[in-house]
Amino acid sequence: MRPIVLKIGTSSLTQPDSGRLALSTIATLVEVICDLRDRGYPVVLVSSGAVGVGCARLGLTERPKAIAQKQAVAAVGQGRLMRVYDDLFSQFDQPIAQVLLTRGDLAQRSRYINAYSTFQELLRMGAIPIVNENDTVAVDELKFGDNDTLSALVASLVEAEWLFLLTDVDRLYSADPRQNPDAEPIRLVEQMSDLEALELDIGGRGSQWGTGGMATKITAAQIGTSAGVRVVITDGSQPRNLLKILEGADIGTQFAPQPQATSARKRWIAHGLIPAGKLYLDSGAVRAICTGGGSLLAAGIRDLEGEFQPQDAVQLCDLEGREVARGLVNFSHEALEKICGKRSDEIAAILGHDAPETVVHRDNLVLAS
Ligand SMILES: Nc1ncnc2c1ncn2[C@@H]1O[C@H](COP(=O)(O)OP(=O)(O)O)[C@@H](O)[C@H]1O
Ligand SMILES: N[C@@H](CCC(=O)OP(=O)(O)O)C(=O)O
Repeated sequence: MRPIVLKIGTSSLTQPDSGRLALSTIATLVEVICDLRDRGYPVVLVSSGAVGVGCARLGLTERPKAIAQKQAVAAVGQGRLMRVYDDLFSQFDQPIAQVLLTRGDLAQRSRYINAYSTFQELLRMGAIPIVNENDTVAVDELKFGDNDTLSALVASLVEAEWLFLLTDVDRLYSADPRQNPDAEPIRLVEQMSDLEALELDIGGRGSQWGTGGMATKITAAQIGTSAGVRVVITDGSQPRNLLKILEGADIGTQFAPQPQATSARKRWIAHGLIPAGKLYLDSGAVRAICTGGGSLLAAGIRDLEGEFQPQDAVQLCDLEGREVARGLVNFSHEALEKICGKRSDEIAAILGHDAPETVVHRDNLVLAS
């Protein structure tokens, strides 16, 4: 069976007023995870809460803003959080494993494959990996920034069947239901592009302790569904609903997986890598790669930004700056500055040596979903 990934946010793990752990919710979640294991599902839990639990432990009443303080608080909270999980899972003789990741761990192909092998091995051993961002050492450039995105990348990495995003609202609405009582519930999203027509208001940062709010859950749904994962946003205070959803109940907001899931390597190019630059393409080049299935040639590039080397990831944008694709570039930014807008047969003479015919080959290019 393909794995199930569950992500639980700080807002569901802690009590809103005191910031203390919501122990009964966590205990029910643990029971549900053990039930899923009994049904044969490998399970990965992505758990937030290090900063929230650390704050409660240290008597802080607000999430710290200074980076060093947040990192220190996360170091206090992460250990406590794991201890609580281990105590509860031990009641079911269920081994768990702590996996702390930074973006850099997935950005390099060899480290990505290494992370893949470790997850496979943990799941084969019957352990439940409990994943969080390695907040204590993550620096800004190498951060996922929020666990919604991290959970979708993990779901893609382990080729999960389901990703459940457990939060403090029962589903996605047309607007933040806390601000707007007339907000309409959204039950099923067949295709991510359907969301544009709904003109959602997904508010700001989320609850006091949460990071990212609904916006990062939509990003997670985008990453997950493009990897063939069914993504569900649902109420974290009702973990038993997960079992009902698996049996077909209409609970939460479900995002249908894309039928043509992209290959593991292309998923890594699209979401694992950290882009080092941007190439701005004219409309002919956008058409060639988006509808013609072609590679990107120097002739279609109008401008570029950033400093990159061959095989780095770059974003391919139209002239309005909208990202249309991502790919591995065959030239450094210095070489590309000399040849952008030029025909392929002029390139060798301009650079003074043989050069690849394409700037981004179609095998190394992934369209934005
Ligand atoms: N359109 C929307 N539909 C549902 N919730 C929304 C919407 N826009 C903003 N929100 C807010 O997002 C919050 C959940 O995000 P967040 O606090 O980051 O949770 P978590 O800690 O679970 O990641 C909800 O409490 C809700 O107020
Ligand atoms: N890594 C951080 C959580 C980051 C995050 O995305 O939080 P949340 O929005 O509560 O899921 C922590 O453990 O506190």
